[in-house]
Amino acid sequence: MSDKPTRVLIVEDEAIIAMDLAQRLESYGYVVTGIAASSDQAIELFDSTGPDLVMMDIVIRGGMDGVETAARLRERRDVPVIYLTAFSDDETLRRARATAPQGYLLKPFRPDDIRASIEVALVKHAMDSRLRQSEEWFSRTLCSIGEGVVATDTAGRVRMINPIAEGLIGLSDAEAVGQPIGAILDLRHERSGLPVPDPVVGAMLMSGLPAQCPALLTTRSGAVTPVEYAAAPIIAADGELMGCVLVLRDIARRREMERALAESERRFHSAFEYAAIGMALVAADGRFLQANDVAVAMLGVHGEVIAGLSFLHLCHEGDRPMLDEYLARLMDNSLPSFQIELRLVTPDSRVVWALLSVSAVRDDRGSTRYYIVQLQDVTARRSAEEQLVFVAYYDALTGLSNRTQINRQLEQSIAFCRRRGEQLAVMFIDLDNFKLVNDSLGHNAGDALLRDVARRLKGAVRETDIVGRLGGDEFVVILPGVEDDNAVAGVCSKLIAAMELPCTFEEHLIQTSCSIGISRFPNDAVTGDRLIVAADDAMYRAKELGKNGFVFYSSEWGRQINQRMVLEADLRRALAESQFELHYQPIHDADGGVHSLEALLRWQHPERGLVAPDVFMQSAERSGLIVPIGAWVLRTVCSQLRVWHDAGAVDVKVAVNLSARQFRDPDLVGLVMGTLAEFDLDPSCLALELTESSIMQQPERARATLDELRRNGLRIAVDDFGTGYSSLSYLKRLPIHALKIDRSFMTDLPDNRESGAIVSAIVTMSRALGLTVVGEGVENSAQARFLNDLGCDLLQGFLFEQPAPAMVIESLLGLGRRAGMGSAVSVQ
Ligand SMILES: Nc1nc2c(ncn2[C@@H]2O[C@H](COP(=O)(O)O[C@H]3[C@@H](O)[C@H](n4cnc5c(=O)[nH]c(N)nc54)O[C@@H]3COP(=O)(O)O)[C@@H](O)[C@H]2O)c(=O)[nH]1
Repeated sequence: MSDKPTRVLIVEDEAIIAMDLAQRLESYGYVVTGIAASSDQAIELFDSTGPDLVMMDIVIRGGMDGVETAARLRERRDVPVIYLTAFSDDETLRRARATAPQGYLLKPFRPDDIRASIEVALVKHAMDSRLRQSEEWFSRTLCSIGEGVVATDTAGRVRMINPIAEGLIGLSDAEAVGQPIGAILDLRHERSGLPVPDPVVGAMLMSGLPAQCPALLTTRSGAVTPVEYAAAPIIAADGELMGCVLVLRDIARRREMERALAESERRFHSAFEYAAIGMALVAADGRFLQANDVAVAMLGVHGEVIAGLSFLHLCHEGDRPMLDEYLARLMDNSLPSFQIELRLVTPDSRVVWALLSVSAVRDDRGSTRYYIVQLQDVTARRSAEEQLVFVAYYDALTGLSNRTQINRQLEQSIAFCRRRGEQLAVMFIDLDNFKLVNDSLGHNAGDALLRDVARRLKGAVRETDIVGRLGGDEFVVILPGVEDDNAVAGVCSKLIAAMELPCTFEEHLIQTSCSIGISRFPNDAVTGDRLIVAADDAMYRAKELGKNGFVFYSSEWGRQINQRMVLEADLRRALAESQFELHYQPIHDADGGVHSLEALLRWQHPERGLVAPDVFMQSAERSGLIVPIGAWVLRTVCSQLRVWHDAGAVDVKVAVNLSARQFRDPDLVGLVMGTLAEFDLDPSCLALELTESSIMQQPERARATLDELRRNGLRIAVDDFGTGYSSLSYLKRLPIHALKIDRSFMTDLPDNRESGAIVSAIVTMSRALGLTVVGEGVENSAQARFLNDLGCDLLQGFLFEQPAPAMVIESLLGLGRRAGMGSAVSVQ
């Protein structure tokens, strides 16, 4: 309470009463701010003097009575009003009561009543004010709550309802207040749709804390909102039940989020379960939590079993460090996810190559809760890649390193030995009788032998030694870090012994042997290709020395290797710079007439002069240059034939030599027929000479090629006959026309009885087989007579002519005269 005196405005139209009242008030210590006799004056003085209390006569002058004037004043400012009245009708009193005055003072005033009325009015006004403020605060609080609140009395009638509840229920406060709660609230169970029991009744009986119950609330407009409701009794300080408060929470948004979450989980579940790739949830410690069917099938386990497995334990031990490192980086957040390829070993011991994508699902603190693992079986692709690598670097027949891989491994071994100051040996191994096996027992037998040889070679050397196949029947063994030649010789002896054991193929026992050439790093060469060339050279020496043995490369041969390489380079240049030329040697019939010519290759070397084929043919053959050189020979012969034919010598026939390499060329028939066609020549004017060994290298294929050539009208002669291992009975099955007896048999004819007997047998059997037989290398008339007497069809040799250029042969044989000027020689 303030110490200041209370300021009172008196509104009284009877001046004496007003003055008396003022006097009394001041005697009690109050301050009278003014005396108004009319309503207007009351308002004016109220505004100008600001009293704390108004004593208002009900009947006053002016447009308004005291009740109405008091109402106006309280609209301007809330002050306590005490009505002054001598009497009043019921209606006036009712109106006065409606303005909630703080007191009535009946005229005539009793002095004690005046003071008591004023003090009571002031206290009551202060209490009313506080109550109003408290109600205002309470109401504001309820309005500020984000949930709907409905309060009822003990009979369940609505006493108040906050705006949120108004919105939820669809009724204003005015509409709701006073109604039974059951009439305005339609709450139903979410699932069943049945009405929930009256929450207010429940709350009245409740003793514990109210529970949040979900329900569906239907508003007046029919809209349905999911809510959570809780009801609690309102209990007064004295423990008396005052009513109930019902709280309604709108959970539509939460339900929407729950629905979205459920949908997202459903989608994840679908994507997880029906994904075309393996999916698994793996705990942070590596245990499988869940896996889809694809993952289960990929790992070859049953769905229930997988839960007991550790993903980490399935990882191949060789790939485990990589996986651990990636997982650690995922854990420490330095990687958001990772993708790697690794091997998994399934419980049934299969190795599966998997493309693995892993991402971590973390909790609120950032710790890994589990991993989402995607697994794709890439075993097929990996094995295809491995297959490609295998094809590129390994020999399909034996599984050994191929030439490319040997070269790589050899270079690596050389680098290794160079660093360690060690020696290395390269062994070039060639089987001694492989062609015979292939030709007599077929390719399957040959393949079986090669596989067996590969196995034996591997078995005879150390794990660290390298075994490879260069092609055909050529193998290489590399011995890194070998001590000395004795050690190498020991290994060679082991290899040779290993080869001596027979190999079984079907019902056949195949006996084989090998020749080995050895080169050493760093003594013989320091690069891989030089070491192989040197070992190859040494292997040739081993063959020359009788096969089934080994020979160390000698640095003395280095010069020869160099010469060979220089020769190959020179041959290439010779071809490019047209240094080759052809000489022709006639072949005569029994009457001495020229039957045909043999074309013989010569090399007009810029420094060395005319070089015979024996000097370069082996190099040309070995380097493959013989193929383009042979094509040049064929073309030159055909071109020359065209010239002679055009000059009138239309019967001239020429024989061309074919090397083994040319004969193996799959384009041979096409090349021959194309060249003949290019020069418009009949195939009958060309004969092809082949050695026995060329044919016997691949007899079946040779037969097919010869058949085709013969069908096309070409004549075929077997050259150097008698030096190879073919039998006449075998040759009988080949589509050939002629045999040329090797000139080595001519040397000591007719005196040497053995040679004579051989030549005689060849001539006799050839005639019996219907083959033309040619004696070559005839140097004297005794030899010619001997052959003629035996019935040899054709003769060739220095006795008649040396090979000579086309121009010389033309004039020698009078080809020009025959063509244009008459002929002295018959060329058929
Ligand atoms: N693939 C090809 N091989 C060819 C070609 N040209 C020749 N050759 C082969 O080279 C070898 C050597 O041939 P060449 O030095 O020309 O010797 C031939 C004759 O000069 C020689 N000959 C002929 N008569 C006699 C004689 O009375 N005595 C004697 N000592 N030598 C003589 O014989 C060779 C012809 O032999 P052949 O071919 O077996 O009929 C040789 O093997 C040629 O085949 C070619 O273009 N391509």
